[in-house]
Amino acid sequence: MILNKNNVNFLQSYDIPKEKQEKLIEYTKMLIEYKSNLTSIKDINKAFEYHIIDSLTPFLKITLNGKRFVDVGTGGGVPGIPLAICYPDINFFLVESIKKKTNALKIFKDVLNLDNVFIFNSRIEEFANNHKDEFDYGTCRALARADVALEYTVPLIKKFGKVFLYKGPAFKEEEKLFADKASQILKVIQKKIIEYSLSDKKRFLIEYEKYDETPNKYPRKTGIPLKRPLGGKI
Ligand SMILES: C[S@@+](CC[C@H](N)C(=O)[O-])C[C@H]1O[C@@H](n2cnc3c(N)ncnc32)[C@H](O)[C@@H]1O
Repeated sequence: MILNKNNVNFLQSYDIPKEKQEKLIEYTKMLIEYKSNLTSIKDINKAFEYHIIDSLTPFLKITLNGKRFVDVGTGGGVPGIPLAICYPDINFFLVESIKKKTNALKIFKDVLNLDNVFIFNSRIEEFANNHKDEFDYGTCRALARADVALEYTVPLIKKFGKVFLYKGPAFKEEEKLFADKASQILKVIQKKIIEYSLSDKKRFLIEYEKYDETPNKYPRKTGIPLKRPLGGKI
């Protein structure tokens, strides 16, 4: 086993079956070794902790009954691929604007034999024009400030569906300043904050529920959510 004790403890304490463990490790290796840079972390144990454990830990505390899950700005497939490995009955839709990253994702999907992964090379704002209200769940990790992340994700989600944002400790401040305003406009309500820890940092998964239809004008045209964020400029 190439993983250190902490990482092995994680796999064992959550009772992740052997075949899934092997896929998670294989994916981490491919992610750090891919010919073009998909992650700045090149150490397998650090990458496993930062990408795999961070993706999975909060979800091991949540029950998912829906069937369609979208990961926006997935990059090299985080958190979409680790989640797809652990939840084979849910279909994961991975959206990423950079072609060389979606090319890598296609290879990872084939090598790991993930029939429940679907890859889209597109800007989120454009993808949303054709896929409004289609998903039970949406997520976003390391992509943008919470108000921008919500504008990208909420229009894709069905009424009563959920959006999960991965955030660090700065979220409390971000929430007061920007996210509260965006959630009112986009008609989502914060339901839960799951707090967890990696070895050197505190992490949070913020769960929102969509309580009403998203107003038609969202998401706005490509680039506008970032240029004129709903929560206002800094
Ligand atoms: C910092 S990376 C994070 C990747 C991954 N979610 C993770 O946690 O490692 C953000 C990714 O979002 C993509 N991205 C940014 N804006 C986007 C947009 N409007 N539409 C689609 N992808 C976008 C970038 O190309 C990049 O790969």
